[in-house]
Amino acid sequence: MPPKPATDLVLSAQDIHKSFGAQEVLKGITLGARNHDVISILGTSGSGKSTFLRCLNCLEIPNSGTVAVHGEEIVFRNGRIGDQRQIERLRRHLGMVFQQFNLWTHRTALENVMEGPVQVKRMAKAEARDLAEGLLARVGLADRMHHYPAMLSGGQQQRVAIARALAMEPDVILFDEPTSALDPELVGEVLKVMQDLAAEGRTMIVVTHEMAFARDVSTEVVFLNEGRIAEQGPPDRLFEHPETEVFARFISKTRRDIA
Ligand SMILES: Nc1ncnc2c1ncn2[C@@H]1O[C@H](COP(=O)(O)OP(=O)(O)OP(=O)(O)O)[C@@H](O)[C@H]1O
Repeated sequence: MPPKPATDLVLSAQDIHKSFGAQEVLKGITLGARNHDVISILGTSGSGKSTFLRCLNCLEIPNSGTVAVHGEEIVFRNGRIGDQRQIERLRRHLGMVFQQFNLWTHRTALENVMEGPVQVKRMAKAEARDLAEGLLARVGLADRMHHYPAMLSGGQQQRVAIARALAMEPDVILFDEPTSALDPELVGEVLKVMQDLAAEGRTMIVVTHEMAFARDVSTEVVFLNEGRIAEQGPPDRLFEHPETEVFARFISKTRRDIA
């Protein structure tokens, strides 16, 4: 795939390295997202997918490399950043949806979605309520707004989490295995919401094991192997013509998912 012009990128990572103790988990990852890109990150267990995603919003601080959002660069050296305020600015542009939903358990669905706009953006409560009601309706939860997370299924909780991310109007939404914690029968409802977001032109980076989503919804697939990008490109090409043995094996193992 030809490199994307730097000026087109909303979010980019350059040569990201990350170690935990003596274990080097990311060995130089470079990736850029343009507006409307839907990038699926695939890889075997332990290949560094979640770590990379968490580096993008500084939930993990890379040992070295650069992350840039809308042209503002954060340079990491020896696992540090020069200016901590850059992290806050970076996160204003990014939404995150976690595997385990991470909702506030003592707040209703509506309150979970209102929290960010009110606390971070200082939005008036009435306005935040309107926004949250609209977003919850959009993810199919108009009748569950006043439920607490414990009263919702996993799929419903994850849809609340997606509405909560959307409420901050992020430029890019990062999804970290959003369906991995769900019972199989609940996966579809979350994937459907993500598919709708992609169709709306949202920019998304998705760590996933859902091969059908990667193949049918993504604009780009990245395959990580042992902390490096082993393959990258449009899904049709990658799935039809894998270039590396390791990706070919990975696809054949998971082929039943996309049959
Ligand atoms: N906070 C941490 N401290 C120590 N090691 C970690 C930490 N986070 C991740 N690792 C290690 O880094 C490696 C990569 O983990 P990561 O979660 O990024 O992999 P992954 O590709 O997302 O895997 P999976 O598909 O199983 O979730 C693993 O060996 C993991 O044990």
